[in-house]
Order: sequence, then C-alpha cells, then structure tokens
Amino acid sequence: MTTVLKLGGSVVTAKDEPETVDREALADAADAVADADDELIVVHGGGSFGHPHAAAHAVSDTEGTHDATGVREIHDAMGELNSAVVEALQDRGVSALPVRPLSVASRDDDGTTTFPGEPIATMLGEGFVPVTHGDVVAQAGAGATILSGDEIVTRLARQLDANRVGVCSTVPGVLDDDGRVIDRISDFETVASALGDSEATDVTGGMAGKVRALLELGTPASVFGPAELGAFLSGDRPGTLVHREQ
Ligand SMILES: Nc1ncnc2c1ncn2[C@@H]1O[C@H](COP(=O)(O)OP(=O)(O)OP(=O)(O)O)[C@@H](O)[C@H]1O
Ligand SMILES: C=C(C)CCOP(=O)(O)O
Repeated sequence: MTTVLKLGGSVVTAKDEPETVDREALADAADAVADADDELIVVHGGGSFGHPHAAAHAVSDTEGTHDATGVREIHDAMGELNSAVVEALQDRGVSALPVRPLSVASRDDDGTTTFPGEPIATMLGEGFVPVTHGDVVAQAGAGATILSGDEIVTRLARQLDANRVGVCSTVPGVLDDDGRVIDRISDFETVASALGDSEATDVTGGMAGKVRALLELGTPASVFGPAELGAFLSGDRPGTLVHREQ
C-alpha cells in the first residue's frame, strides 16, 4: 500500500511567526508517521518558511522571478524546514531522506509541471521514506515560480499509482459556510462559496487551491486535521473526502 501524505505548513510551523517550527505539532506528526505501516511519501508545505519569502519577492504559483538571490532565499528557507521534518522522522527511526524539488522539478511555459518519479520510486524500493516539499522551481518563460506541496502530492500520487492520499492541515476538514466539516466534495462549484485563502501569508491559494488540486486526482484524497493523522494512517477516512465523480 503506497500512501502520499502531505503535512501542511500550517501544521508543522507556527504560520504567523517567521521561520518557526511548531516543535510540538511536528513531534506529534512524526510519532504518527513512525507508527504507520504503509509505504509512505511525505510532502510538506511552506508555512512560515516558504510563504513569507515568496510573498516578499512577489513570487507565486503564477508570478515568476528571475532574481536568483530571491529564489535561493525561498529555497534555503524550505531547506531548513525540510531538515527539521527529516530530522524529527529520523529521530523516531523512520528512514526519511530529503528530496529537493528545485533540483529535479520544472514547469513548461503553460505551467505544466514535471516532477520525476524515478528517484522517489527507487528510494521507496530501498525502504527509504522520501520527504519532499513545496518549493520554488524553474518555469520556462517566467524565471521561477512556486510549486505547492499540494500539486506535488497530486503529481506523485498519479505517477507512483498511490493507493491513498491524505492532506493534513490545521482544520479538521474542508468547512462549509456554517463551519461544519463537509463529508465529501466531488466538484469545485458546489463548495466554491465556502473556499477561501489561508488566514496566514500563503501564495498558493489556501484551501481553494488544495481542493482544486485534489479534484484533478483519480485517487480519493482525505483532508483532515492533526488530531486525525493517526486514524488516517491506520486506514480510516477522517475529515473530507475529495473525489471527482468519474
Ligand atoms: N472552507 C474552508 N475550509 C477549511 N479551511 C479553509 C476554508 N477556506 C479557507 N480556509 C483556510 O485554508 C487554510 C488551509 O490552507 P493552507 O494552505 O493554509 O494549509 P496548509 O496546506 O496546512 O499550509 P501550507 O500551504 O503552508 O502547506 C485553513 O487554515 C483556513 O485558514
Ligand atoms: C511557498 C513555498 C515555497 C511552498 C508552498 O507549498 P505549499 O505550502 O504546499 O503551498
């Protein structure tokens, strides 16, 4: 069983404090991952590491930059967070290894992303747990743009034929206009009015971007909160199930 798990940047960082890891939340998430039996690919988001730097350089998933210093600043910040996540996992005996998108992924001029699956598949075959993250990547005609962890989740899930996809954010699921968790989402329009950006600095579209990306997937994806991470990794479907009717 191959599972792609995204740990939201809003979970593993204090999203309102620049470059601050939420140590307690990261420890809890790493404990849950260490207990999992599935073959896992972990993807984490930017939180207070990637997003403020991206915003400072006016870079988003659609707006690019040719400023190499800025690109490096965003990438280095994500590298710091990635090290913290890999270290927390290795401390618990998980064979976690970093995979840095800037070095392997790219976009063509219409925004289509290429993210090679082979290095990840080989790592999995050797019993490693790849830990990759939203990053800044080169895009033809635009310099470099932000590739969200959510898009990486959908790319890798498709390429590696993942059986399960889970997106752990700070909210217990996708919420409706009254703040209740929506059980199932099969098209964007029905829930569009409730979907917004993140409350913190976020250049990749918050929950709306997440739902849009997950609806592109053939595999059903669960969106849930940190309290349900263990349940998801044990096979449950907590929170909101996002799956376009075929
Ligand atoms: N309808 C909604 N249901 C749930 N959350 C929503 C909704 N509309 C907007 N949001 C916001 O979206 C946020 C989740 O998206 P966000 O991109 O911040 O999460 P993340 O993936 O955990 O973080 P990161 O992008 O840093 O990885 C929530 O914390 C909330 O502020
Ligand atoms: C802002 C950067 C560099 C990463 C964005 O990834 P996300 O938090 O998954 O949207």
